[in-house]
Amino acid sequence: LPGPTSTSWLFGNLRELLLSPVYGQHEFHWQEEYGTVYALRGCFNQSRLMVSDPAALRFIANTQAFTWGFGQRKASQMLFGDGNLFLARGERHKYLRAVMSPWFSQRSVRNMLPIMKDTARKLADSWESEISGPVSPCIDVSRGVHTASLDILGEILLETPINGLRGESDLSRIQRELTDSAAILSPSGLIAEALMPYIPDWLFRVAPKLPFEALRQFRKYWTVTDRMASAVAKQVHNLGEDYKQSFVGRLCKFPSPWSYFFRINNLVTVAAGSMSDEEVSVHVRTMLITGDDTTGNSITWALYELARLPTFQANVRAEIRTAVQKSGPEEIDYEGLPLLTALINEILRMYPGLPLAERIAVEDCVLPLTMPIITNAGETISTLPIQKGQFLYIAMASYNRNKALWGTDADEFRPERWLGSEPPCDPSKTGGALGPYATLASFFTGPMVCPGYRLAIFELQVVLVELLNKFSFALPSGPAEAVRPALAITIVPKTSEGTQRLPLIIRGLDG
Ligand code: HEM
Repeated sequence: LPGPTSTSWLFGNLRELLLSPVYGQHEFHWQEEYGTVYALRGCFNQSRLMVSDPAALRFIANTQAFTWGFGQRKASQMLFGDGNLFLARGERHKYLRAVMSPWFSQRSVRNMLPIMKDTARKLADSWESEISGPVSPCIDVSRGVHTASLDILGEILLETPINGLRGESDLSRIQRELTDSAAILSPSGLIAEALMPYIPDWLFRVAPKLPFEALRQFRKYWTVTDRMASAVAKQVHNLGEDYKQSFVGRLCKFPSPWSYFFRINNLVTVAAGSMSDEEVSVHVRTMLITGDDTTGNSITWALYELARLPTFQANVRAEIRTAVQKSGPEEIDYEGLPLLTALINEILRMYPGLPLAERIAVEDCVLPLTMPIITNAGETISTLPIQKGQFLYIAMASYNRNKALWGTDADEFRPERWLGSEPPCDPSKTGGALGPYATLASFFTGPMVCPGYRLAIFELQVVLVELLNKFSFALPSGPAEAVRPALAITIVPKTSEGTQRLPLIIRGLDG
């Protein structure tokens, strides 16, 4: 297959792919030059593929022929624990999803409105007091947005106020420290990731419990989340039928997935015991970490783009204010705000919460292709044989910028593309819709599709309505405060000195 020349035996193309100052500065050009499946080199000259072809992505999502890459698997083991959703496969995965999915339904997500609104108002209050002093109204919005996002997620999962915005939360502080350090990508990290397959799984399983200073953050995080999750688990037995509305309640009252797994496979018949406190903590940690940074960064980038496009910002605010006048601030129809929806869709397209995911083929298979590729030998192929052990990247950010699908202006942030009567990416070009929302790859697709996508979109809607109604946002003029999108598992704003921040000038509005 064609692909970029490797610049080093040690790092292959990974420094350009993963460590470039501006995320995608090589990747998006490579897609244009080499197509939607091309070859890359990893560390030690390992063969890797980049895949953004719609039919290939659907195939990867819907077969058992692929599993998570070693790096992602072992990181999820350390962060969340044994038996987490990302490590589950087959029937066990299906069972866990079935237990959790009603909690992620449209109806259940709507019930989260009071917590989302209340937290967004607390964030607005904290910004109001920050900008009311004599000092500059330029503040790092990314920090406050992330704290608010974790306050929301923590409270809806654990039914306990987290109070990170008041600076009173161990969870908030420790999760920030942990995710910030886990997200640092460096040349030595690339080599460590390449060596992962040779480190036994059991070591990752026991690592958080080992008395090493470097693992202190993991231990602290596990201690805090274990304590919080088991406190909630003890109360759910008093909930009666209301346990179905509670995330922890659902986990506690349904039989453990292990017992289900054995029963359906007729291997052993075991009594259907409910999940242990330890299992509940694993699932709580999974949701807290996967849901926080992804959604928090989407809100942060929305504020950045609004600040960059002042006329669009004024139009979205006018749309919100008209809706508030019509129905009152407590009864807003969030689906009836086309400009806000266009903004959110364009954010999810240009700044997907997980731009790249890793997979390894666990058996030989053949990838179907929507867009044929020309091999180095000049042959046009519309299927691609894959060998067991092949490493590949699911290139979601590349898919969202494919000019053949989204138009020649796909690299431009242009919310207006969502306002026409036709969708900007015609599903007939991709062989059917990819993903659960707006033909975007951002939440992936198939059985491992993001379960939190409705929650994330609703949180974006509620928080942005509250903030836009209260403040205007502008970019500061100094070059030190200009930001660029950088990869840190998700896509984060970084300033010229490399810190993760989004400084914006915020001004309070009347009424
Ligand atoms: C804008 C926000 C979000 C984006 C862009 C996003 C994106 C994704 C993507 C691309 C995947 C697939 C990963 C893979 O298979 O390699 C995924 C999976 C997942 N997401 Fe999200 N996510 C978001 C918000 C959330 C929220 C709010 C939650 C939970 C509260 C959540 C929980 C999960 C979980 C548990 C999985 C694993 C699903 C499984 O393996 O069955 N996500 N997400």
